[in-house]
Amino acid sequence: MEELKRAVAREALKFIEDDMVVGLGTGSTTAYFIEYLGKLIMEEELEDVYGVPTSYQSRMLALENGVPVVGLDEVDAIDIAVDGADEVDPHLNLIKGRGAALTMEKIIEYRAGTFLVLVDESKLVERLGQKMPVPIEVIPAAWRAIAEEIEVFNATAELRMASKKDGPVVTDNGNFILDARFHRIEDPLDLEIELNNIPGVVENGIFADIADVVLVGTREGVKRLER
Ligand SMILES: O=C[C@H](O)[C@H](O)[C@H](O)COP(=O)(O)O
Repeated sequence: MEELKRAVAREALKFIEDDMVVGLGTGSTTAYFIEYLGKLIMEEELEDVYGVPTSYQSRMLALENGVPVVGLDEVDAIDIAVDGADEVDPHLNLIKGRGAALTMEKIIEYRAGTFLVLVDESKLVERLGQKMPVPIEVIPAAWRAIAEEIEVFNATAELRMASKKDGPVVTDNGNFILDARFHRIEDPLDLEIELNNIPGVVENGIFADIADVVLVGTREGVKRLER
């Protein structure tokens, strides 16, 4: 599995050119991409490339690996964003947020000229929600009320608990995460919009209609899916 992740991360480098502003996603697959990107920058094979991190994780990795970082408020545009995903359906709709970085990821990926997604073949599903819950970032004071409201959607929501801290996971933005399991997600775009209409919801992990290209690491090589 790690080799498949490395292979898609290497393939993603072909999309990066001099003078690009690159959105840097979060997670184990993007970590390889940031490492390889840093290598090309350090070896001067790429010039004037800047990364816009989507999390503390991607910021730290970029700094460690020699990728110059800038904030979203310092750039006029983002040429390309590169990120992993937890599920990809046949229309290239995504579930993201296993790493709790969904809000900043969506802010940056929505604005990128091209949004390139890197996954291994285990992430491909027929229907979103088949394997993974939908993460929902919420204002802490509202978590219980929102968890109850989610039941209207024929779903159950669980507060995500931390493993190296007592109590809940706290996101980079200081919020909580609810993991919502839906009986069946018929229309991802519809659900994405409806969830964000609930007061107290900051953002949710359905990324409908924004991925442009998905690189899939398979045992037979890297496959390219396009919308
Ligand atoms: O918040 C985390 C992100 O959405 C990740 O991009 C996603 O969970 C995929 O991560 P990985 O490449 O580690 O499977």
